Amino acid sequence: MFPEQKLGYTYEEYKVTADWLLANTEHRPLIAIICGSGLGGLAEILKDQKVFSYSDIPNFPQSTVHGHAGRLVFGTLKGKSCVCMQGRFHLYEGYPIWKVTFPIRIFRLLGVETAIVTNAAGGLNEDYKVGDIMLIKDHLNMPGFAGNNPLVGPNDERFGLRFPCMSDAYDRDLRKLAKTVARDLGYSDFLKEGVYCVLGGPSFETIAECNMLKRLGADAVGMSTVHEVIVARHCGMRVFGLSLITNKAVMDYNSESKANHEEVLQTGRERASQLEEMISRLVEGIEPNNNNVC
Ligand SMILES: O=P(O)(O)O[C@@H]1C[C@H](O)[C@@H](CO)O1
Ligand SMILES: Nc1nc2[nH]cnc2c(=O)[nH]1
Repeated sequence: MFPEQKLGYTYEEYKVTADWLLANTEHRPLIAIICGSGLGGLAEILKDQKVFSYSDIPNFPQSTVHGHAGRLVFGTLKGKSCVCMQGRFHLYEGYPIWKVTFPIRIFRLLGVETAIVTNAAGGLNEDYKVGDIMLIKDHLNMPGFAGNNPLVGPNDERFGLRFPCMSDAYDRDLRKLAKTVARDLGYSDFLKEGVYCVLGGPSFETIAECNMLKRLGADAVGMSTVHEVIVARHCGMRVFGLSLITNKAVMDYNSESKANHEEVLQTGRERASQLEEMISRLVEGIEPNNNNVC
């Protein structure tokens, strides 16, 4: 006999974590920001901070990747209450997918309406340059094709529907707002909009894989975000996603380039201030949704 495999957290387990956070901070965030690799500096722009180490929060997984500090930062940005993950969880760290997405349902129980998800990604589209910011308009969920979807397992109707729609995952109005913000800031030259493809990692892609993904319609490739977006949409949050193109995917057998995590972190450092400015202005323009399920 095989031991029964745990397929996820119970509603009560999510509640324990959410109630602990509500008891330990007065912040009541409506917006959650998830920082991608090397983008943890985004959290520093929050004012009146209350910071928790993931290791101090009941049930919270731990960050194991360089560039993901493992801190949950509550605070205000442009007068709006926010919570920011300085460090996310990835499948390649060995976490089951329901642990990777655990914080999203916690945010929902805290009252969060809008999720801003960021990541570092490799550019597949040949028009993309290192340092470009790509607004995510859609995704390709490769682990999902193989059955690894965060909603696998019993569905809890208190969070959402058994079969949630994903054709409108990335909110059109928020993308429009981001384009206006980027234009006002003079960022149009490095602003793109495209399709993000998630793979399991941790190995970077082969040349053949990059060429395949490009033909399938992906503009950028990474190892995160999509699982979080699926869970956020399932529980009715609006989602805005962006990828920082930290490296160009290697598509050519004559190329000497090699993807590496240090380059990813370095590009994050170089674009940090523009990303901070853009996210601040975006948050400023986000209207409350009055907790309506989208
Ligand atoms: O958390 P994100 O998706 O930003 O991190 C990307 C994918 C890998 O974790 C890492 C590779 O450098 O960056
Ligand atoms: N899978 C993948 N993830 C990344 N994260 C940052 N760059 C890359 C990349 O080239 N490929």
